[in-house]
Amino acid sequence: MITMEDIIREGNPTLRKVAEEVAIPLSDEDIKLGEDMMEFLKNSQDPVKAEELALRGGVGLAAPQLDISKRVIAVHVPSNDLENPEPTLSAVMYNPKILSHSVQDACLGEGEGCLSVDREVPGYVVRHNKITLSYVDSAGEKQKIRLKNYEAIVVQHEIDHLNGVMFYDHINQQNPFALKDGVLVIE
Ligand SMILES: O=C(O)C[C@@H](Cc1ccccc1)[C@H](O)SCc1ccccc1
Ligand code: NI
Repeated sequence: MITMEDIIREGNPTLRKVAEEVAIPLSDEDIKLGEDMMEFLKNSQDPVKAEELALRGGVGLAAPQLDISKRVIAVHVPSNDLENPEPTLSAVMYNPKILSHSVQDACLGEGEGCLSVDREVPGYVVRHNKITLSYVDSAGEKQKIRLKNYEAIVVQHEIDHLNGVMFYDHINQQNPFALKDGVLVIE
C-alpha cells in the first residue's frame, strides 16, 4: 500500500526525467502499480484512512512521484454534488497523450500544490481549459476522452509529471498572479 514515505520530493532527479512509455499489453506489474496508485488516492480522500496513514489529500498521482519513471497516472476527482456522489473522473491512465486542446486557457483561483512539494508556491498555473486525451486503460483498451475545467487541470498536472515538469514551472516569476486576457479562473 502506498503511503507518503513512497512519494519522492522535489530535488529527486526522477521528477525531472521524461518517463518511459509502458509496454502494451500491460504487464501484471504495471496493472498492480495502477491499482496501488488509485488505492492511494481513495485512501487519501477518506478522512479516517488519511488520518490513520498520515496521507495528504490527493486527486491525482503520477508514477514518477513513486520514483518509477513510467508513463502511468491515476486521477480520482470526487464529486462536490451531494445529489450525485459519483467521482467526476476516476481512471488509471497508461501512456496518456493530449491529442488537442482549446485555445482558451484556465487556472485554479487558489493556485496549485503537489504531493512532491512540501511548501506553498503561490501563483496562477495557466493550463488548457479543455483537452482531448488518449490513453490505455487498466483493461488494456485504448480510450479517447474530452475533459474540461478542473478535471482537465488535474490531468495536465499529472501528465506534466511524466515530462519532468513541476506546476511552479508555469508560474510567472515576475508577477505570479499576472493573467493574460481571456484566461478562465476556476474557483
Ligand atoms: O502532486 C500531485 O500530482 C497531486 C496533486 C494534483 C493536483 C494539484 C493541484 C491541482 C490539480 C492537481 C494533489 O492532488 S495536490 C492536493 C490536492 C488535493 C485536493 C484538491 C486539490 C489538490
Ligand atoms: Ni504534483
